[in-house]
Amino acid sequence: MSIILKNVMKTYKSGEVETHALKGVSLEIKEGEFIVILGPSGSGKSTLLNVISGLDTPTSGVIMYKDTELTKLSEDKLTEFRRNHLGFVFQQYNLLQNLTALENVQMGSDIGKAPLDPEDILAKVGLKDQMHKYPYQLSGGEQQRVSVARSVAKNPEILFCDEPTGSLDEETSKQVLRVIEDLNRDLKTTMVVITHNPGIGAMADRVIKMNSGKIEEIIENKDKISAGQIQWG
Ligand SMILES: Nc1ncnc2c1ncn2[C@@H]1O[C@H](COP(=O)(O)OP(=O)(O)OP(=O)(O)O)[C@@H](O)[C@H]1O
Repeated sequence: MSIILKNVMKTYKSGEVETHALKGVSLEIKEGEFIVILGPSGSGKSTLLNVISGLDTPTSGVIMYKDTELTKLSEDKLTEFRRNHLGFVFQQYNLLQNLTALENVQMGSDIGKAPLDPEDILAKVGLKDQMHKYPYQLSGGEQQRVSVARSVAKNPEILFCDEPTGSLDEETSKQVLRVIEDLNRDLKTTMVVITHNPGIGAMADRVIKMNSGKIEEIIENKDKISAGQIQWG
């Protein structure tokens, strides 16, 4: 499912203070694309991800998913749209601590219309032998891979990842990124990944560089590299 943004603006108001977090963003994301959003702290990356994915509403502008105008949906319809089509991964893994890895992933597949098999997807993220462990028995990188597996289990068309490796070291980050890369290639899931690590940009089909609430530059990678080849930092 392609996504089109037309002149999207977001202004936060807190008391007398207005923050123009997005100042007119226009962008098209193609089906199956791997997009990385890069930019310094405060440049509007999370705001952009939140409005694209319907977690928040823009102040003005239009967001279209194929034939659906997201910006016209009611709160209930928006929730339903997110549930049926979109997946999310955040810096915090947000796993349920009293459920095993497998049970956490089953929670994801339970809400999907055409879900993937939880055991298959755990095997795909390299955790087949650890699926009966509880989150506290897993490393940070393993927990994040469970979290990715949970989000992917419902078979979303688009997976939004906000700093998915923000809490991880280089090696475990690359394991998580490899999973995202494999899923993009094998399942054709569209990936939108926020990071402040420029090295990760080399994995993407296109890098959207944000600065001060605007797209500063879009870089197309003719030869994208795999997660293992990233120059970290
Ligand atoms: N709920 C909010 N209320 C008021 N201002 C906000 C809110 N959320 C974000 N902002 C402001 O909007 C601007 C963009 O924030 P945003 O979180 O999108 O940036 P970011 O690029 O994701 O930053 P970081 O890399 O630090 O997470 C910042 O100036 C921030 O202070």
